[in-house]
Amino acid sequence: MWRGGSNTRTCKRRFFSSPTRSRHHRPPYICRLHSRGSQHLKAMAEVDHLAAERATARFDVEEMKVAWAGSRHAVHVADRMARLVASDPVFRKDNRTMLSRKELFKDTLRKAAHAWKRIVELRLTEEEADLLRQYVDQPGYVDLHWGMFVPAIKGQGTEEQQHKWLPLAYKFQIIGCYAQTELGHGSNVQGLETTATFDPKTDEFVIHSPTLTSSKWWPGGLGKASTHAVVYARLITEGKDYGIHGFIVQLRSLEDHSPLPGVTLGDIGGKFGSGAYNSMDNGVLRFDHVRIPRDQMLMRLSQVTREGKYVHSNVPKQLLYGTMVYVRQSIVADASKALSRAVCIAVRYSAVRKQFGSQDGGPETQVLNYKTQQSRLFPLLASAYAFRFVGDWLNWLYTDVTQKLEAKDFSTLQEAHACTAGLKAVTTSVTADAIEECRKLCGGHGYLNSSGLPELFAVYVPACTYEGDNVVLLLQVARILMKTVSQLASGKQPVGTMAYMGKVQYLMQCKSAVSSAEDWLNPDAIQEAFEARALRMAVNCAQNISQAASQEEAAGFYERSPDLLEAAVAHIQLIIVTKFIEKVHQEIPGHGVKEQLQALCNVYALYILHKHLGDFLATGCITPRQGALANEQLGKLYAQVRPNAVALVDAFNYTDHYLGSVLGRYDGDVYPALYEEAWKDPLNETVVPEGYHEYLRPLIKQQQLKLSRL
Ligand SMILES: CCCCCCCC/C=C\CCCCCCCCCCC/C=C/C(=O)SCCNC(=O)CCNC(=O)[C@H](O)C(C)(C)COP(=O)(O)OP(=O)(O)OC[C@H]1O[C@@H](n2cnc3c(N)ncnc32)[C@H](O)[C@@H]1OP(=O)(O)O
Ligand SMILES: Cc1cc2nc3c(=O)[nH]c(=O)nc-3n(C[C@H](O)[C@H](O)[C@H](O)COP(=O)(O)OP(=O)(O)OC[C@H]3O[C@@H](n4cnc5c(N)ncnc54)[C@H](O)[C@@H]3O)c2cc1C
Repeated sequence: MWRGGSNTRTCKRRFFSSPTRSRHHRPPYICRLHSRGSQHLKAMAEVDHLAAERATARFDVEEMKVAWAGSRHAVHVADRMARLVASDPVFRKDNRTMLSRKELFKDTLRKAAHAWKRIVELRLTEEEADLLRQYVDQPGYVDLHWGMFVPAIKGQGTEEQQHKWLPLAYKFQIIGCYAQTELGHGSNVQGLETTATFDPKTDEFVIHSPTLTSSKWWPGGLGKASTHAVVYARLITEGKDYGIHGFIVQLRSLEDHSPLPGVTLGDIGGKFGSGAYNSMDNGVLRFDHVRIPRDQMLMRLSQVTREGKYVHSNVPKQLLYGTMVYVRQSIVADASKALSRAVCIAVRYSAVRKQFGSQDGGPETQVLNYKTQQSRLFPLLASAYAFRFVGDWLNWLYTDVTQKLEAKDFSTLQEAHACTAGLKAVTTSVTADAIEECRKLCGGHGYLNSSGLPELFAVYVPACTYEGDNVVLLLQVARILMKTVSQLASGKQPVGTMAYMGKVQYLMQCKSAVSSAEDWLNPDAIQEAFEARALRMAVNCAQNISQAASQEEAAGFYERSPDLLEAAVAHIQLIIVTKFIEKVHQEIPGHGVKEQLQALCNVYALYILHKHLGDFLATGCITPRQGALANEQLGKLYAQVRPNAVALVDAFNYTDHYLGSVLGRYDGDVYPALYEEAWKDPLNETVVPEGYHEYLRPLIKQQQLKLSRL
């Protein structure tokens, strides 16, 4: 029922069926020096400026690539798709931040069309096609078409509706988007105002936007590209409002793309940053009594009969939110990608960049050797791995829940909602902050577009808002935590990721046995501290809510919501730590790979402990001395990570094209690249700038004249 999206890691479905493949190799970097700017520099042969760093790695990088990607097959496919994109001039993206909005949008249409052509020509599987889409790395209507429109029809459409609409969507005979959010309401889905009123006389729904605030606002792909949308509207039949339901609505002519009668459409305007999410046509949509056949209501969960009777199948109404749950789980996997890209750039550049510390004319110190740089950067490196593994687990959970729902088993729905909502919120918030931190870690050059970091930040930050504002989602997790705590007294045993709460008697009074820094390397010590902290924070909130005398529970929840947010974060961090520990307990092949992952797992956990020490101390499960020991151990772990840092980011296996950063280049040859890149700026097209004769010359001349009169 939630068959929203497919698990692309395992799906082998081919769009077309012959396995013709071409091999593409990383093109050797040839330093193309700009004729005007770099006459004094000579073209240089390929040099690996990071070779010394790579030589210090104490593990097998090729095997770490497998651990990161999930399987040898995944490394191979990703590698092939990344190179395919990198070697195709249509997928060039180094000029993106210099394009006007119109040029950028047209470039996005061109890339999407070319990607589709290549997918058809090369008969790529769904897995390969999705990777290709990712490596093209430009938000566009295809993301919403495949990521939300198709999943909404799969999850909420009947067999008959799927049979009718999916083949059209699969072949791009129609292009769809997901039109839920309105000008007046996004977070509060139940507050949407668009109406779908059944007219039994004509067997049609009349879709209407009764107010300005009911205008659909934000849907990606809606502004200019989509021909159809899944529109969420209040279903009204026999004079009664049955709340929000999904409807397939055609918006534009399939002949000339003009809006259909009664439909007003457009783009909502420029967004944060240059390039970035401006490639997407987020749109506005208003309906003036637009009629659609009754069978375009998505009727898997509930139906309206020919006579206008509303019939709800015996399933939870939250299944209507299934598409959002699907996308939230995919956003967690995307967080590890965005974070690892930023970290890869910052680690490589920090190994190349040198400042201070030269003695007797010797080389200066690599900034990566500064302990402060390590303490800012290595937790982010560890977080990238942590998010990758928790993302894999979440993908498994989603698949498992989907199978259960198919069998009408709804017992894990709440768990899926809590995990997808909470992990989406925590991983995107951390990643957005981390990209900005990586920019600062790269000093001044990090602020240049050519570093890739400003655009990565601008394109990534809306992830904290779309698919559910992070605060709104964490409050959903908090509500489930409070419900679980309240059920403990009745002896109901919590399950899944809440199971630890069943150990309430022990966790409420346990004291950590850690007595040396090394003791913090024991996963049981970490697990216990994280469980005790999460449980005690949740129980404290529950007690405070119930003690808010005379108040209703909802009012108590509202009063305590800042604390509830922190309790929800603690619970989600526990899940991330637990899944990392479980990963490291598995058999992991390859020389030194397991040891590196163990170190990163400890860095992640002890960094969180150090950063949120107040929480751990306040709940009394650890002492200030134990907190200090954790910090001491963290310092030792950073020293352990240091010689492996560059190899650990190499294991992400990103091409220079995908990274899109002169600072993060594989060969570390950043200075000629920075120099060369500067000369490509349109401002450098002329030696004397446009405007000189209008504004600069008269100003200078005027001043000269004044001076000569003195
Ligand atoms: C070139 C060719 C390429 C070819 C490629 C081919 C292959 C491609 C394959 C795949 C491609 C994949 C691409 C993916 C790309 C994705 C890109 C994404 C871009 C993102 C764009 C953004 C889109 C959007 O933002 S869409 C709009 C999102 N909006 C929201 O998220 C709104 C948030 N609000 C809500 O969700 C709800 O309003 C709410 C949950 C906050 C409150 O809901 P309400 O009904 O009011 O419920 P409430 O009273 O709070 O709770 C009642 C009970 O319901 C439970 N509950 C709530 N939600 C859920 C749920 N989702 N599931 C289960 N249960 C839920 C809640 O716990 C309550 O339970 P209780 O027991 O009654 O207490
Ligand atoms: C780039 C981008 C792409 C998008 N794509 C789509 C799309 O394809 N389709 C689609 O339908 N929508 C899309 N959206 C819309 C998106 O889903 C909403 O913006 C999002 O759900 C947040 O809702 P909102 O804008 O109403 O925020 P609001 O809810 O108005 O949030 C404003 C502030 O209020 C706070 N707040 C709100 N409610 C509460 C509460 N109960 N308790 C405490 N604090 C609260 C929030 O934390 C936030 O700080 C997109 C948005 C963006 C930015």
